[in-house]
Amino acid sequence: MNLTDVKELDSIDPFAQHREQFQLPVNKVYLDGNSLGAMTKATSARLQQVIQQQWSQDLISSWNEHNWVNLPQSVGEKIANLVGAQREQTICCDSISVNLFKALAAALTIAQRQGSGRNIVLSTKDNFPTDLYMVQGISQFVGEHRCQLKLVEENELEQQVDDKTAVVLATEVNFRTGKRLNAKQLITSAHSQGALVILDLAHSAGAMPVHLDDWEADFAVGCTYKYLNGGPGAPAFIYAAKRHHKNMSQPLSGWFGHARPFDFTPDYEPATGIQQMLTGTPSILAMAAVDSALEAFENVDMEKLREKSLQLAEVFHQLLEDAALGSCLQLISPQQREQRGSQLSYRYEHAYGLCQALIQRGVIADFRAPNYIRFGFTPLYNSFEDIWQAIEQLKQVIEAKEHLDPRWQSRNTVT
Ligand SMILES: Cc1ncc(COP(=O)(O)O)c(C=O)c1O
Ligand SMILES: Nc1c(O)cccc1C(=O)C[C@H](N)C(=O)O
Repeated sequence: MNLTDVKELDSIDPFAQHREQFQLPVNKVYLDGNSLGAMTKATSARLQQVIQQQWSQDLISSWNEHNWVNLPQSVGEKIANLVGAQREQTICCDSISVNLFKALAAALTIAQRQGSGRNIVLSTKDNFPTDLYMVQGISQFVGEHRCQLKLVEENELEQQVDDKTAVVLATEVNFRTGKRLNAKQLITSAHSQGALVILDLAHSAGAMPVHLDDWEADFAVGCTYKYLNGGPGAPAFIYAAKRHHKNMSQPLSGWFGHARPFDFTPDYEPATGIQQMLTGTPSILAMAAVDSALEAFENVDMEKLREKSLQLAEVFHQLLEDAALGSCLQLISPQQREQRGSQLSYRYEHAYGLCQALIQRGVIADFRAPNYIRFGFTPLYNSFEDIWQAIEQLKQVIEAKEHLDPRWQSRNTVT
């Protein structure tokens, strides 16, 4: 495969025009949208408008006039379209961690009300740590007789569900390896054993089709700062299947989740639907940024977007093999395309140095301990030529041994 072939792929890319909607960093190849998505031009303009007009001039009246008060719902519905959820089940708020607390509490309450005596939250050792930390926090708070974390290997998750399992907590795409689990199969199997399922869609939403309703997921959470491009620390989302709305409750019972928040009554009465998952005042600037970033998904066919994401990864790996680098960088993402998320991860002794040297050359990937380098592909704005450029720089780094520079011998960055 040569540069002409790669350019040919760009010329027939159905999403080539979408790249124009993003304000991408100058002279950089950005392959880190799996950590922080790029900014859309519309977001920059929208934030200016919210700051200069709505906040500066309209101030308090904006809660009604500009519908600030309903942004969690309206943004939630836009996200719902991307994760296969019918209306009134998805809401935008807080962080994944906080939403996990609410989803876990709601699911455990449902299990408890069924009187099944189930107390196990089953998850995987390699899950993103915050997911596990949140279970540990709840467990300490309510006691192990109500909530006990059990960790198993990723490939054993389905088989380990039993009559003590209250909740299966699974992340669809593993943040380290990019391995995608079969969510539908997991949910069907967990349900047949009487367990509920919470899905973490951090690395799925906006990168691939998700079918929460069809899969019969119970609860789901996800962030908007990766493939949805909502910005650093952008609010997350939470999904609760409608069939649970009557039986669920969550203890972060702030006034935004009240049935009538502006009645200011002393007793908490939860709203009837997904709104009860809200807690406090939404951050309007952050909400507005997500709202406008989601415009880039209008009329996007998620199946086609997924196909491009898989193609980007395939071209990347093919070029890496063509450059005879496949033996030094060992692919730890699955070989089979349908088992992958939208990233490729490689194990490499000098992964940190390689990542830093690439960053020096304008290719932005990231490092995950102990020795993985991750390349994230965002099909809305990455081109095939991006992939070509990244591999060209990678070859040059290795040839010139830049990754062995003493500066990178010890890790000195946070992310
Ligand atoms: C799978 C997964 N879950 C959760 C998080 C973090 O969640 P929060 O929004 O609470 O920072 C991340 C990344 O930061 C993640 O990759
Ligand atoms: N959420 C992040 C942050 O606040 C700072 C730096 C990185 C992140 C991330 O999203 C990391 C990411 N979840 C990962 O897959 O490793």
